[in-house]
Order: sequence, then C-alpha cells, then structure tokens
Amino acid sequence: MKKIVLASSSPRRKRLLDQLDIDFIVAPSNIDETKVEADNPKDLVQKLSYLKAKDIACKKDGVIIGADTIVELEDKVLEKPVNIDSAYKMLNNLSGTTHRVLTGVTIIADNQSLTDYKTTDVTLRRLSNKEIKDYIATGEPMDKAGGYGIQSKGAIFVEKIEGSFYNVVGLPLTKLVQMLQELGIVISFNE
Ligand SMILES: Cc1cn([C@H]2C[C@H](O)[C@@H](COP(=O)(O)OP(=O)(O)OP(=O)(O)O)O2)c(=O)[nH]c1=O
Repeated sequence: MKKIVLASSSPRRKRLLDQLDIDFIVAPSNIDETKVEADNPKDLVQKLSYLKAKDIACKKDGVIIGADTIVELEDKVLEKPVNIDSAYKMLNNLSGTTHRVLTGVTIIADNQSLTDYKTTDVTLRRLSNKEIKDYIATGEPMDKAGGYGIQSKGAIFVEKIEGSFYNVVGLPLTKLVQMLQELGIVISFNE
C-alpha cells in the first residue's frame, strides 16, 4: 500500500491517526485559508480540505489526506480566533447554544480524489464571563475552530454532542476509513 500522508499541521489530527496505529507521515500544507471563499459552510470545509490535500499531492507521492474544521452558529462561520477579543466573542456567542461543527475531508491517491464532510452538533452550557476569561487565559482556544477544545479543558463546557466526537477534534475517523475503502485502500494496523 502507498504511504499515507497527513497534509496537516494539527497535532490533534496526528494524534487521531496515531490512535489507529497505522503507518503515516505528516506533511503540513501551506495554503492561505483566509483567501478561500464558498457559498456555504459545507462547501467551504470541503474546498479547504481539497486545497490542503492538493497542495501536498503536488509535492509528495502517496495517499494524501487533507481536512478542515469550522464551527457554524446561526449561519455564521467561526474559524480559529485571531486574538483574545475574538476568542471571547466566539465563546460568549456559543455559551448556552447548540452549534454545528463541520469537518471536510479530501483523499487524493493515484490521480483519484474524493471529498466529503461530516457534521456534529454540540451544545455548550451557559458560561460565565469569568469562566470564559479564565479559559482564554489558558491559551487553549487560540488554535481551535470556535475557540474551544472538546478533547481538553473545553470538555467541561460541553453539555451534549450529537454525532462523531472525532469530527469535532478535526478528523471523522469512521468517515475517513469509509472514504479510503471507497478508493480501494484498506488500512493495515501495525503488529
Ligand atoms: C471545535 C474544535 C476544533 N478543534 C481544532 C481542529 C482543527 O485542528 C482546528 C481547526 O483548524 P483547521 O484549519 O481545520 O486545522 P489546523 O489549522 O489546526 O491544521 P491544518 O490546516 O494544518 O490541517 O480546530 C479542536 O481541536 N477541538 C475542538 O473542539
């Protein structure tokens, strides 16, 4: 089987693939995400995942995996906070509401390309100003879509989740394996 290449700088995505105990390498893509536009959130995550995978497919051989995660709240797209103020605004808006997390995934292998996405609905409990400020002070929100990490300290804000947990962390593993199978790629666990 060709080498699996994770086209991502996200330590979470790497950890999720590590969890499967399969052989892969990491090659972070270098695209300017801020310049990419789409008609709606699902098109946006799919387009971004494709651009990330394509960027690496041009440079490396293998089964290339690209992904992109965003949070959607009332038709607004929340990406990563750009500063402390935007992290505060995001968390304040997400407090006591249900939002949607979307992850787009693209696999490119042997001139074949497959793109899909997955959604998960997450409900956060009401957060006090102090809780939001204390959380931001930990630094955790800054590299995460929507400004929280469900897999870390942000877990204490999560009241309910409907759908794949791994999708929220950045890589929907079930969807990923289904897509690999669709392309005729069967993953093999290390012995
Ligand atoms: C909502 C949420 C997002 N996230 C993360 C997943 C993604 O890494 C990040 C969204 O940013 P992305 O742009 O999807 O990914 P990235 O910049 O981290 O990595 P790359 O573009 O190189 O692949 O937010 C969490 O870790 N936990 C969460 O609960």
